[in-house]
Amino acid sequence: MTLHLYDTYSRSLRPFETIAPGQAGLYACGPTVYDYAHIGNLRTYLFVDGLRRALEFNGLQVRHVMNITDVGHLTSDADSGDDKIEARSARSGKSAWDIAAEFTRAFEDDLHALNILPPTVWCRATDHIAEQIAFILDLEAKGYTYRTDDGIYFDTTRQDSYGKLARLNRDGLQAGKRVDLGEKRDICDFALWKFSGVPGQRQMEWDSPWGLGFPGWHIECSAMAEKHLGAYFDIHCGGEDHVAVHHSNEIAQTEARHGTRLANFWLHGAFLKTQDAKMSKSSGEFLRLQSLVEQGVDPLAYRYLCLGAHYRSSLNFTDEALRAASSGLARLRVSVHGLGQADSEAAPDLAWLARFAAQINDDLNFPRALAMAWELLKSELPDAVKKATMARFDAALGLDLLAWQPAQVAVPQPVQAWMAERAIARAQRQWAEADRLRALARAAGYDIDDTPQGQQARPL
Ligand SMILES: Nc1ncnc2c1ncn2[C@@H]1O[C@H](COP(=O)(O)OP(=O)(O)OP(=O)(O)O)[C@@H](O)[C@H]1O
Ligand SMILES: [Zn+2]
Repeated sequence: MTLHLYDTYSRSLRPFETIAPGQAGLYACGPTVYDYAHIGNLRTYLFVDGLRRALEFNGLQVRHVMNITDVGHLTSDADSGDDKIEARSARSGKSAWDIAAEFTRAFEDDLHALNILPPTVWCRATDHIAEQIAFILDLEAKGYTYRTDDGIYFDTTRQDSYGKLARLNRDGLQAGKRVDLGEKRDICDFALWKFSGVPGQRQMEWDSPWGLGFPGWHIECSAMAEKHLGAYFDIHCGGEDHVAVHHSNEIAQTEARHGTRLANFWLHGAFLKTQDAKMSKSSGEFLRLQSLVEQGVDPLAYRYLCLGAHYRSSLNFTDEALRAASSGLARLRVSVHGLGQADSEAAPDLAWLARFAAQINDDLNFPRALAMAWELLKSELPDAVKKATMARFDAALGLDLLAWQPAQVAVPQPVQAWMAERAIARAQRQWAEADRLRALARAAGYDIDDTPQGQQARPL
């Protein structure tokens, strides 16, 4: 089965064909680095990584571009409010540049911990100001812009196709309009360039043909995608919240400049929720990957959890689901390890590979692909063939299964600390305290055995 992907633009499952033979250009909207990523954001990047791995599994060479939004993302999608990074700077006393650098680094660490392949190109919005200005100048020359007191805006009424991605009902929007538009002519119009306002008030600002200011969030992606992938490329993706505004505006800009469609395929990942509500950075209530690690959870257990839900279905995060994923991953690692040394002579089983490919090629059905890894283990194939086949599966699953060694089972630091405290509690015959510490370790997915050699941690 050839790769089929669900394209949001056409609302249909389409066979994937590359624009250039053998190569796929992939653009994923990156994070706004004013805070740590939460595990919801990371679910989206795990989905993008699964997509990239599926393309590579199909023998394609992928040019994966990801941006870092380090300027211009305002607290309101209606182009009002503060720049999120400048606002964080004002709250924390650190410079806007330091804030962006600090959270970019933390984001890269998260991707690494989740075994997400680094993009071919990382690009920062602040490194592409000239490209964004050139883009806006071109839009201006083509008659798509107007000026207000606070910036240069894109005139969406010039485009009949505006909002097609989101199936936007313009008439309905106008009728229901209650917001104060200010000088904006239409509710859908959006800022391309914002003026700085009071001089010296902002840290990130640049000279431009329109005066001192900074770019809007949407122009960043159109300009960087064009620079690194060309005006029309294979796949553009992000979280589902980008459909209505951000991606609709990216399409509007590129179509206005080039008359092309920006991307052949549009893919969107569904939200991670907690108690049925979207996990959200701006609400301030969110869970970081690092917080899970501090509770003794292996980051790849979160990857395993995400693999169990299709990217277009929302996923409700619970402690119970995470515990089940931790235990599933631990059992899978032990089983794969039990197959013995990888044998360079053994070839993967082609029939199993074809069955596995059929799952990921069915719009990235990773839940079924993961189930197939378990089925492979139970099959009648010789162990060496299972191992060689599993290595190929894992190139797509990204669980780093073959690298795992029991001797190196890094018992997570908090579990080690509980074990150390428990050794003291036992020596002092404080059995209740020893049991309490063991319960903590169990909740983190590890049991503690008391052996003649001392305590040993074992994944549950
Ligand atoms: N709860 C979630 N589940 C899955 N993906 C999400 C979730 N929240 C945001 N995303 C996605 O994470 C990516 C990075 O988003 P970004 O850093 O811009 O977050 P944000 O919009 O500032 O955060 P938030 O929406 O949490 O306030 C985007 O692709 C976005 O669609
Ligand atoms: Zn974007």
